[in-house]
Amino acid sequence: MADQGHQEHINPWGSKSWTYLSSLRQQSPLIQCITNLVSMDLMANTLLAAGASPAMVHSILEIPDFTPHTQAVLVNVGTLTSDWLPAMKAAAGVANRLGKPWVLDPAAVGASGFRLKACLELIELKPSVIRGNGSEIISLSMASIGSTKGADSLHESSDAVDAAKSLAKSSGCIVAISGSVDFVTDGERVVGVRNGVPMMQKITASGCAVTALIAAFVALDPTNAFEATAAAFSVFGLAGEIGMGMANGPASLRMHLIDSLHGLDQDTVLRRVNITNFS
Ligand SMILES: Nc1ncnc2c1ncn2[C@@H]1O[C@H](COP(=O)(O)OP(=O)(O)O)[C@@H](O)[C@H]1O
Ligand SMILES: Cc1ncsc1CCOP(=O)(O)O
Ligand SMILES: [Mg+2]
Repeated sequence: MADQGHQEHINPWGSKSWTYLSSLRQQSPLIQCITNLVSMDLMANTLLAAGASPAMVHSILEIPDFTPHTQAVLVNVGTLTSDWLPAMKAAAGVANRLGKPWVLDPAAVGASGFRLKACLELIELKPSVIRGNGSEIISLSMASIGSTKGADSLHESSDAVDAAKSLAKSSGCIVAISGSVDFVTDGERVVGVRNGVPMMQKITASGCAVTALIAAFVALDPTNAFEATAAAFSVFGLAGEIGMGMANGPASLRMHLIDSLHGLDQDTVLRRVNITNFS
């Protein structure tokens, strides 16, 4: 324990991140995911490996019965159609009414006016956290489409920090940008998370999966979404770093990332979580 106290002194974020991960394993919150068709498998496996319980329930007919049983809701617009949007809004509405957190992933928001309008309407329903890549956060902040490469980013995450701060201030949400450095802001504070490996970009839906992990961490600590989000980025990135040591390419990284997330231990988290203030 003395050693742990020493580690806390060196790296308070390591200790926080371990608290989130170990609580997730103990509490196993139920996370409802209304997500794109590409991401369902990786997202569900990420949540299970980390210790949460995923459920891909997206019919509007099931939301009144099911959403009240969940601890958080994840909404991802990656393959949005007009019939899914009312279900997303209904689930966000139930979550709000019952005081549960919900998290928005504006995947490929710059792809069309339909998707942008949908995301802006969803933000009106007050997600706790919005997590996108650099291009997605810039599109949302400027409420503009066109500068897009679909689900991938045209921007470095650092290019989007000012946009993220502005979006956080205007929406009241925590805004999170993924990339080579992940950033988290409440509009005033900004932290940078330097865990992860570049090949994670070559696994489709790795961004979607980390947003679901954010929802799971926020479920444990809804009043502290800023810290929960930074910790989730770090834990996911750390699983990628460890997985990369065994991987030969994106497909085996996908497998080893999930295995590494499942096996992450306290000592590794305390030593390797890399979160710092950013100004
Ligand atoms: N260059 C990089 N170095 C380290 N980690 C990265 C890098 N690019 C992306 N990641 C990580 O990969 C995951 C997905 O991020 P990203 O590719 O930005 O999302 P999206 O798929 O939504 O575009 C995040 O956990 C992020 O931290
Ligand atoms: C390829 C693709 N097309 C629509 S959603 C999607 C998945 C994108 O996932 P991520 O943004 O997490 O890589
Ligand atoms: Mg991606």
